[in-house]
Order: sequence, then structure tokens, then C-alpha cells
Amino acid sequence: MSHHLVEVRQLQHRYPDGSFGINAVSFRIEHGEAVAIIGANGAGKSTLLQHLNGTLVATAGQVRIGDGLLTPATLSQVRRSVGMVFQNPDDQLFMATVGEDVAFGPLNLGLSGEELEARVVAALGQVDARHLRHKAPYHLSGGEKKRAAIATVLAMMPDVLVMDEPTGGLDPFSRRQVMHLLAGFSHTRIVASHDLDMVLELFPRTIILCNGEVAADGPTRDIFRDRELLARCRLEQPLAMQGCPVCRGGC
Ligand SMILES: Nc1ncnc2c1ncn2[C@@H]1O[C@H](COP(=O)(O)OP(=O)(O)OP(=O)(O)O)[C@@H](O)[C@H]1O
Repeated sequence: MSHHLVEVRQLQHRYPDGSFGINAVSFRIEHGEAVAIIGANGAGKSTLLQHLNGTLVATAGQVRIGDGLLTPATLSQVRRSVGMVFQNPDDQLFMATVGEDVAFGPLNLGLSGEELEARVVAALGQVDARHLRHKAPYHLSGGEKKRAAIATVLAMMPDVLVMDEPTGGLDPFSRRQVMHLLAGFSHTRIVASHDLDMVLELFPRTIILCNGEVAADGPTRDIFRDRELLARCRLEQPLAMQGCPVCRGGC
């Protein structure tokens, strides 16, 4: 097994209209790391994430997961080890009940009977959602939907959890619930987010994307201290680093 779990080398994505989604992006992520990808609207975060499980095919460069290069031949294996939680849970929940949604992936892997049941119960338990098992996904609140969508991915027992805007659109209570879950996972975690306070609290390492390229990659606190870098990349410091919102630090 390679030391680095995820390695992205000189990755480029050019959309059919000729524009670059990302260009010359390289980084390595080790087992168990929690890494945030931040950047202004259109910086290339979603484009990058979609390469990590082969949803998009690169126009140049490579993605390596463990010892294996991501190619059409390794795609199904990579999708088993890289679980993707989409920004919108409705893209992930399409069955009649939450339990069926959570069982869907393991069923496709050939699991059945007690083994399947154990997977479903464990995944729902990890997101504190066993009570939602028989509910229709479209009856759930935003926070419940998010947790159910995460459970569908956990049921596949991935090595890497990739999440696009895990706290996006959630009220403060649901946001905190999802943050609590994220903090408790031991998986390698890669999230793209505009929630810079969440990034500061939960992700020791941050990569900034700016116009499709890596503008910085390092300890999150160091990156958020560099106001010039943040301004260049059309970002701001997290509120928690800006002092009191009323007096701006004077009280
Ligand atoms: N299907 C597409 N065709 C052409 N250009 C695209 C397509 N999808 C994205 N882009 C462009 O690629 C660039 C990166 O977009 P991407 O969605 O990856 O950014 P993002 O950082 O996730 O943005 P946001 O924070 O707004 O979600 C943008 O300039 C966008 O307009």
C-alpha cells in the first residue's frame, strides 16, 4: 500500500467550451488526513472533487488512490474506496425509504441477508438516523436528508470520504450536528466548502483553489492568517478569527 492514500498529479480539466475547470493541480493526502478545499465561486472545487472518484475524466494529469491509478479499468474499485457525498442530498436519495437508499450500494456489491442488514444498521447508526429508516427521503428535513445521504456513502465502507459543501444550506443546529459527525469520523476526509469557520474548526489542512489552480496548501491556521493571500483569492478570514463582530476585536 502506498504511503499516500490520494495523489493528484498535474490534473487538468478543460470543459468542452475550452474553459479550464482546473489546471496543473497537484497534491498528496495521507491516510486519516482531514483536508478542506476552499476557493471563491468558480474556483474549481466541484470540478476537482468530481475527479477523485472518476465522475469527470481529466484532460491531462493523474489521480492515484492507494496503489492504483484511476483509469476506466479501476473505476469501480476506486468508487468503492472513495465515497462521494454530493452537495444536494436529493441527488443521492431516490428510493422509497431511507433504509432502501442506504441498502442500495451494498446490494449492488452483492451483499444480502444478515450482512446487508448489519451494514444498513451500522451506517444509519453512525449518523444517528436509525429512526429515519422507514421514512420517505422527501419527508425529511434538510439536516436529516444530509445525514441520510452520508449514511448511503458510509454503507459502502469507503476509505476516503469526499464531501461537497457538507454544511451548505443547513440551519445552525443541523450544521452543528453534521460538524459533530465529521469530527467523529476516522476516514480520510476531503471537503469543499465556503463554510470557513467549519474549515477552521475541523480541518487541520487547507488547499486554496484560485482560478482552477492551487494558490496555497498548508496548515489551515497559517492560511487563514495570511489576509493578503485570502484577498488575492477572493476569500475572507473565518468569523472566529475576526474578533467580536460588534467592535471588531476591541471589547
Ligand atoms: N459543464 C461546464 N461547462 C463549462 N464550464 C464549466 C462547467 N462546469 C463548470 N464550469 C466552469 O469551471 C469553473 C469551475 O467551476 P466549479 O463548479 O468547479 O467551481 P466551484 O469552485 O465549485 O464553484 P462554487 O463555489 O460556485 O460551487 C467555472 O469557471 C465554471 O464556470
